[in-house]
Amino acid sequence: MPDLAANMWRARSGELAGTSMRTMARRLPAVIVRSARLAWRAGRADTAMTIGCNLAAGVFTAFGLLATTGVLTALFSAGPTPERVRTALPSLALVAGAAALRAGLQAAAGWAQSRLAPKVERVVELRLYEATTAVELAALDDSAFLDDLKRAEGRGMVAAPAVVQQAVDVLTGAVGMFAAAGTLGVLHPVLLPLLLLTVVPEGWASIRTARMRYMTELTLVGARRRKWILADLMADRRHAAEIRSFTMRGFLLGEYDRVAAYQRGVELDLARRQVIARVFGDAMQGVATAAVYVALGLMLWKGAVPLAVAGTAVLAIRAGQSSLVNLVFAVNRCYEEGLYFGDYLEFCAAAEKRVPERSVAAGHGRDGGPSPAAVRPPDGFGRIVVEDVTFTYPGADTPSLNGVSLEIVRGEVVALVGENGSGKSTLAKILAGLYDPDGGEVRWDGVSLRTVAPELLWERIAVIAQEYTRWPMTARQNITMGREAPEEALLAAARSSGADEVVAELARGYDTLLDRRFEGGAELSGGQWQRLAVARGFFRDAPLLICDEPTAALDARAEHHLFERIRTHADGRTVLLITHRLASVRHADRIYVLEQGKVVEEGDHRELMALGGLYADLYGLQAAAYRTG
Ligand SMILES: Nc1ncnc2c1ncn2[C@@H]1O[C@H](COP(=O)(O)OP(=O)(O)OP(=O)(O)O)[C@@H](O)[C@H]1O
Repeated sequence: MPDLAANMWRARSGELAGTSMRTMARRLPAVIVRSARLAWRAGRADTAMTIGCNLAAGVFTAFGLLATTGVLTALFSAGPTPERVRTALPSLALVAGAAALRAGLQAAAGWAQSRLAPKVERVVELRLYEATTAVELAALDDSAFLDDLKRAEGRGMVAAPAVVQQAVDVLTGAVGMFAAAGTLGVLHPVLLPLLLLTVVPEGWASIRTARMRYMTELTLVGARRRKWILADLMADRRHAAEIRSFTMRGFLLGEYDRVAAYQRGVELDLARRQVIARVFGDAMQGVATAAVYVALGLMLWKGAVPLAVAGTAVLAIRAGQSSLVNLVFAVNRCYEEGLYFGDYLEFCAAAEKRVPERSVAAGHGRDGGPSPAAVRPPDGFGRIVVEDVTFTYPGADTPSLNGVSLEIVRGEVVALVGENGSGKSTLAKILAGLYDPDGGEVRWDGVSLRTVAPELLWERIAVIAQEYTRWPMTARQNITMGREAPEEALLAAARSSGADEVVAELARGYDTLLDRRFEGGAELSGGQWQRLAVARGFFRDAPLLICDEPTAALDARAEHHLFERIRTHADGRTVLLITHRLASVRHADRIYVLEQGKVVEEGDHRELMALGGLYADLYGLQAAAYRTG
């Protein structure tokens, strides 16, 4: 089976496979403390109630068991039966009362625990998504960071409520076990080790089968991932047309079946080995239990314990046994989930470190504002200066920008042109405050962008990105992006971009959902989507508008109209335009030509044509293509 090199959980699975009881015991307290802290933050009252009720239920279990001795003593004493029953009644009432109270407390604990679980989920999800939406953009270009994110978001986040649940189960098991053990200790000191004896085989079997499962998970990681990918390919509408036109159905189904068969084989083998371990464990437990009853019988025979005490001991051993088995199981699971939860916690801590100090999201400022150390960017600007900027993407060998300097003056249309991969989009992202340059800086009227809170800068910039998102929301939301503004502003932006024509054809106008996966959702063409993306940029009404290939999908008329709109939009505002349609940059106030991350030419159209360099070459090629037509 080819491995898809997706050993996301290999580190953890390896650790689990090699875990001994001692390691588990050593690390478990830390896991429990972490989960208790999480539960406490999620819901104090529910956490306190879960723990309190469980402890109290344990006390009543012990109390009920001890009261049973009273019942049995009365019943086994000499005298007429009605008399014995009457003597047993007060103890019987105590047993019944303790059982009722215990059941009530356990129900209350269960209720508190069910209320706690969604709260824990909410706290955990919010923390992760607060971090992922605030980290510097470069973090999301870092493959190690992305791997950690996937692990934390997938297995790690699921583990959080599970670890809390298991920690409570550990507590419940421990309380039940102590109640039974305490009772046995009171009844006779030899009974306590006997209880432990019966539980060893069961504990062994449950740890052994759990470990087998981890090992199987390890071997199945690649196959599972392959199956997910195939399932996504076969069930997602984005791929549906191509599956049909390239008649890929048989191939994909065959691949899926092959992986599924492999997985089934591995899982059946696991089930077989688990059953063997379990049967062996159960048999050993049977032997141990028989030994305990023989020992109890001997003690009874020798007069070491009275009959009533032996009867209670049998009940206590049974109760203790089930608590201990639950305890061992919960410890095992708590430890396992704790490891995955550890992944989540480590990721969140690492991600929070990658939230820029000066950003509002870092939460250092008062009243939800930016950190006191951050500078406010100027509301408008007279001049943006890019000075000797160098930038290399995380993990890349060569810089995407290498000593770029340029200037953008308020009210101008400035164009960036250059061949694919020359660094235009990267420069636009640095100008938009999305990446910090590795060297050099960008200044707005002398204020370095390295010192400003990015959120305040983003408020002053509108970006029409090359790869914009087709938000699965309504047409209105696709333009306003969650901002409140008068309807007139929305309509004006839509008119400028030509999005109004798109919306006019939608069944529910601006309130039409733009996602076919939902009922009533509409499907737009590539160019129609692009008009919405452009409207988004206009709607923001910022002093700087950055347009990265805004017309790639537009028809000739829409393109012409848009470039005219961009020129008029510039009135008082500033536009940075990136495009391969060189006819459209003829009217730009200034054009910068990039090649391999460097500015190689600058000037207006006439100057660059006169220079006879790269720009003149590219322009000549495009113009010739039209002329020969
Ligand atoms: N997220 C990224 N991680 C690593 N390298 C990247 C990333 N984005 C771009 N690059 C690299 O940086 C270089 C410049 O890319 P950029 O997108 O800025 O070029 P461009 O001039 O806008 O190209 P195009 O005309 O094709 O849009 C390219 O070599 C590209 O491979």
